[in-house]
Amino acid sequence: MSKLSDSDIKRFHQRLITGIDKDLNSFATFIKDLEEEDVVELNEYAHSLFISRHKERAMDMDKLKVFVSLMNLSCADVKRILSYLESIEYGWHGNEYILNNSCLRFHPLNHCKRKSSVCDVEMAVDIFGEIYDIFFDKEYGKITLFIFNYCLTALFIKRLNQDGFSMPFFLQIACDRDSVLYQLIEKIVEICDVNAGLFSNCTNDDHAYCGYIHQTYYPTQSTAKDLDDLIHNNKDIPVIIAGHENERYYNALLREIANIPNKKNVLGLKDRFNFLPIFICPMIKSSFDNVFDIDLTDLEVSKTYLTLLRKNEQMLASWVLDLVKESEDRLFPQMNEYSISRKHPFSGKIKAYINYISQNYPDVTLNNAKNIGLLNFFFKGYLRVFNRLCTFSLDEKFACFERKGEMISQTREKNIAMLTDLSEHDLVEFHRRYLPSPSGACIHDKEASRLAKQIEKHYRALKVFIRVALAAVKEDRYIFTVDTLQGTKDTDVSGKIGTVQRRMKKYECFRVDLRDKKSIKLIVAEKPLEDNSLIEILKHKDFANSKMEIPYAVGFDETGDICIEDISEFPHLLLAGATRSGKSTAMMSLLMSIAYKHWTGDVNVLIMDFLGKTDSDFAIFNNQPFLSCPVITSPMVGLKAILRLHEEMQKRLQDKNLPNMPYIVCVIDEFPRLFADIVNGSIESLKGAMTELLSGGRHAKIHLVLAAQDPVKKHMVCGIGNISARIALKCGHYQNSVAILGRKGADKLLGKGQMIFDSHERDKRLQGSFIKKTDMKKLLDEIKKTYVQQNKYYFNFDEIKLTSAFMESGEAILVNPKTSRPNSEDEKLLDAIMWSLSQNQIANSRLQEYLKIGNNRSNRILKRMEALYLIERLHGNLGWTVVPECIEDMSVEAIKFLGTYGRTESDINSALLKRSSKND
Ligand SMILES: Nc1ncnc2c1ncn2[C@@H]1O[C@H](COP(=O)(O)OP(=O)(O)OP(=O)(O)O)[C@@H](O)[C@H]1O
Repeated sequence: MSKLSDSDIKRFHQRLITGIDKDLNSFATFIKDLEEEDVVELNEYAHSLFISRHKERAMDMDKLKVFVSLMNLSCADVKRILSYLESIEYGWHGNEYILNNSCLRFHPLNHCKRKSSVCDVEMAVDIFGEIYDIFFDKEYGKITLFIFNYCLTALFIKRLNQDGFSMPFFLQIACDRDSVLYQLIEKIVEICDVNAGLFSNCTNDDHAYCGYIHQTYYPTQSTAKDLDDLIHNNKDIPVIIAGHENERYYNALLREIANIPNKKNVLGLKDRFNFLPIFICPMIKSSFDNVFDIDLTDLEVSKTYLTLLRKNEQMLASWVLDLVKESEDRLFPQMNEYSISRKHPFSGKIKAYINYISQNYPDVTLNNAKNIGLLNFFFKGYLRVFNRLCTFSLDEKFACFERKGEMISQTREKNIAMLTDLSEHDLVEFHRRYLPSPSGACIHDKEASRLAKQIEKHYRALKVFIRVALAAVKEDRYIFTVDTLQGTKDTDVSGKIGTVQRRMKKYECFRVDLRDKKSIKLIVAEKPLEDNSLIEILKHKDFANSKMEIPYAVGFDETGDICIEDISEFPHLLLAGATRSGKSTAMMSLLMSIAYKHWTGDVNVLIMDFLGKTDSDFAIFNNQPFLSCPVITSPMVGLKAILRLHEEMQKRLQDKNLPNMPYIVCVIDEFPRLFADIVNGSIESLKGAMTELLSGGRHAKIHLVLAAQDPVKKHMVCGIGNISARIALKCGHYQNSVAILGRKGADKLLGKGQMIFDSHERDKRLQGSFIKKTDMKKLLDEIKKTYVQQNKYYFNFDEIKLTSAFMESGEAILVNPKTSRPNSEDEKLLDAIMWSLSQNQIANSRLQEYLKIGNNRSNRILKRMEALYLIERLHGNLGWTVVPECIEDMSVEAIKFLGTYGRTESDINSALLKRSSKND
C-alpha cells in the first residue's frame, strides 16, 4: 500500500464501514469529542505505530489517511484532519526542519541545491562581489535585502513563535502585476522557499520527483478556507498572497490575517499560526497597525538586475537550505548544551541584538527596531553559510571592499562582518524611509496608542484611510501626525473630522492642522485648549533669547507651541474682530511684550483709544516710561498726534542718526472713530498723513497697529491695502472676515482671543495670549523699577502741548467765533450743552425745567446731544450721564457746533470746571 489513490481509500473505507459498523460508530463519537490537542496526540500515537524511519514518511502519510478515514467523520471533517495531518508532516519539528520536497529530502547528495565549496580567495572575492551587487545595489539593493530577509524570517517563524517572538509587521507591497519588480519579488520568495526545486539545475531525470512546486496564493471567496489552506500548507515557508485579480477577497483575507495576532487564542491558533506571508496588491488601500505597507508602484526595476539575481539563484537558494538545515550552527554558533536545552534558545541572542539596534538608532521606533533586529539576525546567519563553505585558511586575507577609496584586505570573517554592518545600516534606512512612525510603534503612551487606533478605525469606517502616529503628548492634549494612505486626500481627513469627533464623544477638542505642507497634524484633547498665558511666553527662553527687534508674544498655536512675531517686520498690523472678541486683550499683550523686552528706551509707544469709554483700559500704561505721552482718548488730540508723527517721520528720514533712534509703535484702538469725529477740512490731511505713515513709516522706524471692529474700507478711510500683517479675531459675519483676511474663516472662530494670523506665513491659527489686569499691574510695576532710559533720542509727546497746539493751529476746528446766530432749536441746544457740561448727570424733566420747553422738544435736544457723544443714557431709563470731563473728551462735531455759535475754548473749560468743582 505504498501509494493509495483517493478511490482506493474510499473503497477501503466503504468496506470497513459496512463490516464493523458498530465499532466505528462508537469510535466516531469518541473522536468528535476530542480537543485539538487530543487529535495531535492521537496523531503522535499513530506516528509511533507507523513510523520508524524518515524515509518511510511518504508512505506513513497514506497509512494515516486510511486511519483517519476509518473514523466515520463527515467528509469536511475528514478533509480537515487529513490536511492537518499532512501539514504537520513538514516544517519545523523541534530543531529539525522536515522538507516537503521529496527530492531534496531523499537525495541529499544529488539535488538542485547542492553547495560547492569555496577553495580559494579568488572565488571568495567573486562570490562576495555577486552578493554585494545583489543586496547592496544602490537602486534596488535595499528592497531585495528587506524582502529576502523577511522571507528568511518567514522560514523560522515557528521557532520564533515558540520563543515568544512575533514579527511586529506583516508585509504588504503595492506593485504592478506586469512589472519587473513583481518578478523580482516572486524570484526572491522562490529562492527562499527551501522546498522549491530549481529545475534548471536538476540532474535527476524526472524532476516531477521534486514533489513540490512553489506557488503564489490567490485568495478565494472563502476567507476561512484560505486561512486554513495557508496555515496548513504554507507554514514555515515564505509565500506571496496576491491581490491583483481578486481584490475583494484579498482585502478580506488581509483584514482577517492582520487581526489574527489579536485573536490567536480565541481561534485556537496559538501553536499553529506559523506563517508569515507577503501581501502584494496593485494599490494600498487598507491600514493596519501591524502591516508594513510599501508602495513601490513607481519603482522600475531593471531587467539586468533581475537577471543578476536569477544567475545566482542556485547559490542563494542553496545557502538558504543550508541555513535551515544547519540552523543551530549558522544562527547560534556559540550555543552550548546548556542553551540548547533551554526552553527558549533564540530569545537572549535576538533580544540583545534588538536592544542594540534601538540604542544605536534612537529615532527608530521600538517595533521598527524589533523588525530590523530580526531581519538582520537571519541575514547574519545566512552570510555565515559562506564561512563554512570556504576551505582555505581562516587567516587568509582578501580584498573585496573599498573604504575611503582604497581596497581593504581582511579575513573572510571581517568581510562578512562588514556586509552585516552594511545590511543593518541599509535596513535602518529602509525603515526610516518606508515606515517612519507607524502607529502603535512609537506610541508608548497606552492611552495615545488606543486613541490613534480608534481614530484610524473611525476614519476607515468613513472610507478615509490613514495611519496615525503620535508626535507629542502635552499636558492636556495629544498631537498626532497623520499619513494618508493611497487614495486618501488631506482634505478627506479635515472634511470628516466633525463626524469622527462626534463618534469620539469624550474629546471636545479635535482639530486638524494642515498648515505644514509635509504632514497633517491632529490635535486631540478632552477639554477645549486653554493655553493663553502671556506670562508663560514672556518668561520662555525663546522670548528672552529672541533676536527680533520688537518681539510680540502673540499666543499659542494648535499644538501648544508659543508664537512670537516681530512687529518691526510686519511693518504695520491690522487687528480686527467683533466686540468682545479680544482685540484690546491682543493689544495689551503686544504692549506688554514691548514693555517686558525693551526697558532701555529702544521702543517708544503711543497709545490711542477711541472706544469712547471714560476710562480707557490702556490707562494702566500711563506713567510707564516707554510711553511717549499718556493714552490719547480724544480724536482731536489723536488727529494732532498723527500729524506730529507724520512730521517726525519726515524729520527722521532726513536724519543720519536714524539707526540709533528708538522705534515708535503707535497703537490705535477703534481706529475708524478717529475719522468719524474729525470734520471734513481735517479729514484730508489726516488721511494723507496716515497713508504716508503706512507706506513709508517703516523706513523711519515707525510702526502702526490699528484695531477696528468693522474694518470695511469706508470705515478705515485711509488706504490699508498695504498692511500685510493681519489678525482676525472672531467676526460676527463672514463679510468682516473677508474684509480682514480676504477670505472667510474668522466668522467660525470661537472668540475669547482665538485668532487667524496672516503675516509672512498665512493662516496661522492661534489662541491669543492673555494676562489678568492684576498680574499686568504687578508686572508693569516691576518693569518700571528696572527701566533705564538709555536712548537719547527718546520720542516725547506732551499731550497738553498737543491740545493747545491743536487749538491754535490753522486747522483748528473751532471756526470763526460769533459769526452765526442760532435758530431757536439750535439756541436751545446750545444752552442745553453748556448747562449739561457743568452737570454730572441730567434728566429730561430737569432739562425741560431749565430750558422751559415741553417734553417733545426736550427729547429732540437730548437725541442731538447723544449724537454728539455728549451724553449717554443710564441703565433703567434713569436719565443721562454727561460724557466729557475735559475738552479733549468732546467730539469734534460738538466743539464745532459750539464754536459756530461763538462759544470759545475758555467758555467750554469754565463750564467743565463748574462740574469738577461740584465733584470736589
Ligand atoms: N486671549 C484670550 N484668552 C482668554 N480670554 C480672552 C482672551 N482675549 C479676550 N478674552 C476674554 O474676552 C473678553 C473680551 O476681550 P476684549 O475686551 O479684549 O475684547 P474686545 O474685542 O477688545 O472687545 P470690545 O470691542 O468690546 O472692546 C475679555 O474680558 C476676556 O475675558
